[in-house]
Amino acid sequence: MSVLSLSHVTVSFSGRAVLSDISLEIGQGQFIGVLGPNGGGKSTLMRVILGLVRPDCGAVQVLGAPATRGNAALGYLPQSRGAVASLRLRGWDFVASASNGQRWGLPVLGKAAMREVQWALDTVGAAGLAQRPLAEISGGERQRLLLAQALLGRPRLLLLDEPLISLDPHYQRVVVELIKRIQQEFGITVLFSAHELNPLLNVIDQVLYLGSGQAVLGKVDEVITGPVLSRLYGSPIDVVRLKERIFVMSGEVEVEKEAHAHHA
Ligand SMILES: Nc1ncnc2c1ncn2[C@@H]1O[C@H](COP(=O)(O)OP(=O)(O)OP(=O)(O)O)[C@@H](O)[C@H]1O
Repeated sequence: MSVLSLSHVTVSFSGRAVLSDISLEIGQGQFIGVLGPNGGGKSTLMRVILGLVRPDCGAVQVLGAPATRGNAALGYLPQSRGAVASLRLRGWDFVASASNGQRWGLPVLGKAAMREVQWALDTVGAAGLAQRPLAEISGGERQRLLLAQALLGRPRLLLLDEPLISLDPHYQRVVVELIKRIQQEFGITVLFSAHELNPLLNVIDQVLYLGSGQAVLGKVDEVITGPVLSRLYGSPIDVVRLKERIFVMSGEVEVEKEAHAHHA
C-alpha cells in the first residue's frame, strides 16, 4: 500500500498555481528528500498532506484515507518555529506541550502521555535536555526537541519542513543521521525538505523536486539532471558532480546555495 498518493492535484493562491496537476505515489518506509527553489511549493505540499490546504482539484490519500486535519498517523515539524515558545519552558514541558495535538499549550498529562513524552525524548537522544530551559539550549538541541514533538503518537509518516535551516554543517549531519536512524528503526516514511541536496545524499531513497508548479519523483540520478532541473527552474541548469557531491548551477551561480542564503 502506498503511504501517500496524489492524483492530479492542483493548488493555487490568488489564481497562481503553486502545484499544477501533480500525481505521485510514495511507498512505506521511504526517505524522500523534498527539494526545489524558494516558493517551489515544498511547504504547501506538506500542508496539503496535513489537510491544512485544500487543493483546487485532485485527490490526496494519506495511508489509504483522504487527507484530513489532525491525522494522528502524521508527525510534522513545521518550518516557521521561531519565537513561539517561552524561553523559560523546560525541554520536557516543550515536548509535552505538543501532546494531544495541542502545540504550545501546557496540558495536564496522564501517565501514558508522560511515558510517551519520555519515549520521544529518549528516541531523539534529548533526555538530558528535559530539565533545561529553552533559553539555555542551542539551535541544534532545540531541533531535537522539535523532532521529539513530531514523534509523539508514533507517526507512520513524518513531514519535516526544512529541519536543517540555520544549523551548521556538523549539526546538519547529526540531525540527518538521527532522523535516518529513527526512520529505519520504526519503518517510518519521511518527507524531508531542504534547500541543499548534499547533506541528504547518503540517506535518501528518492528525491522529490518541485518547481514551476511541477514535481519530479525518482532516484537522484534520474531527477538531478540538467534537462529535468532546467524544466523545473524554468531556465538552463547544469548539474556538476564533484567528489560525491552534486552542484546545481545556473551559469556561475550555485542555485541551491543561493536559495539557502536567501532563506537564512
Ligand atoms: N496561504 C498562502 N496564501 C497565499 N500564497 C501562499 C500561501 N502559502 C504559500 N503561498 C505561496 O505559494 C508559493 C509556494 O510557497 P511554499 O512556502 O510552499 O514554497 P517553498 O518551496 O516551501 O518555499 P521556501 O523554499 O522559500 O520555503 C509561494 O509563492 C508562496 O508565497
